[in-house]
Amino acid sequence: MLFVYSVLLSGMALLEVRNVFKREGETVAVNGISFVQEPFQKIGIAGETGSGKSTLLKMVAGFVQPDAGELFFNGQKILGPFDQLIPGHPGIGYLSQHFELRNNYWVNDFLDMANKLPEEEEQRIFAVCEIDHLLRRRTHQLSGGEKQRIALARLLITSPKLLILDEPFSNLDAMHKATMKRVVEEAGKQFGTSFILVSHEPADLLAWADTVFIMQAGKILQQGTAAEVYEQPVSEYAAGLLGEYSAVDATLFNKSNEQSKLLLRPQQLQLTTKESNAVEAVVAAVHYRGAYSLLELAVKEERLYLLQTDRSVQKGDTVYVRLAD
Ligand SMILES: Nc1ncnc2c1ncn2[C@@H]1O[C@H](COP(=O)(O)OP(=O)(O)OP(=O)(O)O)[C@@H](O)[C@H]1O
Repeated sequence: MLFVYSVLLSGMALLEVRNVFKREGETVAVNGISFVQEPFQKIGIAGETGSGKSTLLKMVAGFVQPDAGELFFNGQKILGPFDQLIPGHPGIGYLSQHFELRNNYWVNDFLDMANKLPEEEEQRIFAVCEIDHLLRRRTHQLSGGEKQRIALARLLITSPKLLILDEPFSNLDAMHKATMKRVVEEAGKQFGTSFILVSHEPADLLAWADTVFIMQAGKILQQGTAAEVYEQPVSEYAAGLLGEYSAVDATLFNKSNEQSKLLLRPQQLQLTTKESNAVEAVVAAVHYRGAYSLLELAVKEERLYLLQTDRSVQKGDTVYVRLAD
């Protein structure tokens, strides 16, 4: 804990990435990325497949050698696999989307091999990861979600200050996903861990991250708080990664905008009565989403999406829509 305070007092970033590049085959996988992560900051990364997320994270974890640029962890240079015999950094845990547990081990033994902590601390990690009941199983006798929590526990017992989770929730059903999210949340609170997390699921990032990065073609296209990036996307690509949106001609709502297109989230539109500023639309589809429905409205060639909890609106209805207050 003393160490954490001294880092805070010195104002030193936890992680500093300075203009890193990496070519993979014919592709420039990472094309000049810089950012700083402060202690305890939670960074969430979204980006289309092939945008360079995993390559960036592997460089941060010390598993991929950058072609150019430098990375620093607590002010010290992160060594790549060409610089040292055993790749990786002791302060950084990396849970790959393709992690594998060694087959046929007792879970207990598998975890003990990595453990450097007193018994009590180890038990606390098992409790946080909700794996107490799995310790006397073998590693091949586990579901995908259970394996993931054991892989996470194995990382946590090495006491990393930064945990990198590359799509930790993919391939998990809703229940296992909720458990894994709880575990990540608790690990952050109890062990003061900082995180970088990649997800293709907007809700996983928006509810959790302090800062969201949108990656495109090896670069960070946009970064900001979840609300900034969600509500003010810089392009249709950025908008599409974080959820539904309407891209409509600015003139439709009499907006004199420099951009010809307005990018609007479903919450930024609302139904109204026939009034001077309202736009007439026809309900093209009602997409049932459980707690609410997503209305798809047609206005000439444009499509508008908005949320409704009221079930009375039907496909084919004529409605009036305006920008929400
Ligand atoms: N070992 C490799 N050899 C050749 N090309 C690679 C290699 N690793 C990555 N690439 C290429 O580099 C680019 C970035 O890949 P990367 O895995 O970093 O993307 P990503 O954003 O993590 O994608 P995904 O969401 O699918 O995991 C892609 O075009 C990929 O095909």
